[in-house]
Amino acid sequence: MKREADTPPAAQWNVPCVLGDQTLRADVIVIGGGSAGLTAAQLAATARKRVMLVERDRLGGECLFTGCVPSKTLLALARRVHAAKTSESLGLASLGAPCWSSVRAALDRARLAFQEFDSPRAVQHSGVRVVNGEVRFVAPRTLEVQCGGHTHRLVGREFVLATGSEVVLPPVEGLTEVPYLTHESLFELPVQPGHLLILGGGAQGCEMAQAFVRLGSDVTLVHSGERLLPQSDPAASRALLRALEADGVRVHLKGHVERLERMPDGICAHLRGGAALEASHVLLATGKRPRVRGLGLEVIGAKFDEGGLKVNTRMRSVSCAYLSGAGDVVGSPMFTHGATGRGTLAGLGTLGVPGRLLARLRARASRASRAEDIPWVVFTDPEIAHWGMTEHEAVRRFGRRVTVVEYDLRRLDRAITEGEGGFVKLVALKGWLGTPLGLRILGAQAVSSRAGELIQLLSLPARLGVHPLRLALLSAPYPTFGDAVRQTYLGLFLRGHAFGRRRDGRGDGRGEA
Ligand SMILES: Cc1cc2nc3c(=O)[nH]c(=O)nc-3n(C[C@H](O)[C@H](O)[C@H](O)COP(=O)(O)OP(=O)(O)OC[C@H]3O[C@@H](n4cnc5c(N)ncnc54)[C@H](O)[C@@H]3O)c2cc1C
Ligand SMILES: NC(=O)c1ccc[n+]([C@@H]2O[C@H](COP(=O)([O-])OP(=O)(O)OC[C@H]3O[C@@H](n4cnc5c(N)ncnc54)[C@H](O)[C@@H]3O)[C@@H](O)[C@H]2O)c1
Repeated sequence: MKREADTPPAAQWNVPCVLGDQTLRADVIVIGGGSAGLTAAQLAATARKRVMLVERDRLGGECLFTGCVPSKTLLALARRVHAAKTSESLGLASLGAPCWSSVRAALDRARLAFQEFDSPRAVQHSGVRVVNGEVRFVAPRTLEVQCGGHTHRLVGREFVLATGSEVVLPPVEGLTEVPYLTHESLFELPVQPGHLLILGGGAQGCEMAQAFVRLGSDVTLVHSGERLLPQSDPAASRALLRALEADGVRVHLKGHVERLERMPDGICAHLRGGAALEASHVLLATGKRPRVRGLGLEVIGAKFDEGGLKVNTRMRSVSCAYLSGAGDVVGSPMFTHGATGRGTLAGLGTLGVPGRLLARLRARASRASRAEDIPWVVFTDPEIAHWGMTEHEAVRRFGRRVTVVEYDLRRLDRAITEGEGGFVKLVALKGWLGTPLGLRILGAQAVSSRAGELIQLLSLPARLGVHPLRLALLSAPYPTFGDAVRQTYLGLFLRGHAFGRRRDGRGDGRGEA
């Protein structure tokens, strides 16, 4: 029987469109109410400016409705199911599969928890006027919005473009004739897929493969590359492949779906080489591109291309003085923390002529928003976390000056008590003549159930400009996973059984761990 708690109350994520006939004016107009736009608008409103936020759909954007929140909730549920199913050694036996309507209700409940922060009521409370509608530039400093069947004009002094990104459809014959899924429809499915075929082995494809296989679907993952997560360390890709296969995902690397065909109960994918795969559903996880088209950017002279709106390090458009960009619309890397970081920069930019404090804040925020300084995590089990350069990239750039420390988590007391493995890896520039002088961290990778928490610690010395020795000497609570960070940092300076294993960097792209 369905419990009452399974049906969360409906939430209000946008305002009704009642604009009247007049032209609306504001000091700052933010286009798009996702992570980037919300951050920029609320920051701009702290300077008592008239700030307007225009959202065509729901406040909260991709992260809340079709991205991080539902996907991480689904993974958390899948982890619990997996834990139950693999607890036989404790004398526990779990049979059957979870009920999909309860899974869906859990996703809705998770989104609802954000109402306190992202609902129009909460946002308007912070001094931002929320307008519902789809806008485009029609003249300098002028937007047109379609709202309730009418066209209105919005005039502003400054604008922040935060329209996010859109799915790239792969060139597969027959794609438009089959009912394919994207992240926009996946979490709304009325029934659980019997057999989910996923195209793409990036973050989305890998996370969803594990979530669905653990929830009881058959899952096949076809990835065009040689290894999953091509941006990560090769050893991390290998660990993830092992984990997905152990869960039962059928992974095809270097796989190419040439044609999709509609079948009576699903679809059939024809692979290059002649093989055919039948599945009930197909999910496109083949990448996204900045949403820059149809916005009238040409009208205001704002430069853009497939890579996004062209901005400088402060997120100002390089060619339109009153426009800034924030979030996925300015290009890779596309992450929520990147979007809020860039939204912060764009918001700071609207606060007026910078005094010393503001200038310093902007400089810090600008540095933290550099693409190469943004860490990322793939929330599979184990988690795959990354910051900075891989060993291969570092050796290509710095040659023999690169040193690497690897720490096998099977040595870590806490990992032993938890029955877990994985590794932590630091990529660094050697100090002068074997001394700590000049030693610099270039990158870090972690594979562990806690890798997402570890990467922040691993990357801190470099990102805060603190010498690595300081972290190596900082005690960590016992027994914690965080202690692996201290041990790995110690391995930069000491050789010994207890520390990470140090070696010269290798440029063959194999990675060790
Ligand atoms: C399945 C999935 C899982 C993810 N998981 C993670 C994760 O775990 N961690 C992480 O860091 N990142 C994750 N991401 C990426 C993350 O969701 C995005 O990087 C982030 O949400 C981008 O925020 P944004 O504000 O730039 O864009 P969006 O959130 O997309 O916001 C843009 C908004 O602009 C609106 N809009 C567009 N055009 C117009 C217009 N003309 N007029 C008015 N409004 C308009 C849209 O409706 C939308 O609400 C995930 C992505 C996916 C697909
Ligand atoms: N944990 C996270 O932070 C997280 C999770 C999910 C998504 N995201 C973000 O959302 C965005 C979209 O994620 P994504 O995984 O779809 O994109 P992605 O670009 O990260 O990965 C897509 C992968 O699909 C492969 N591919 C492309 N065409 C293919 C085809 N026809 N057949 C098979 N494989 C093909 C590509 O080689 C690529 O590696 C990214 O910006 C990502 O960073 C982040």
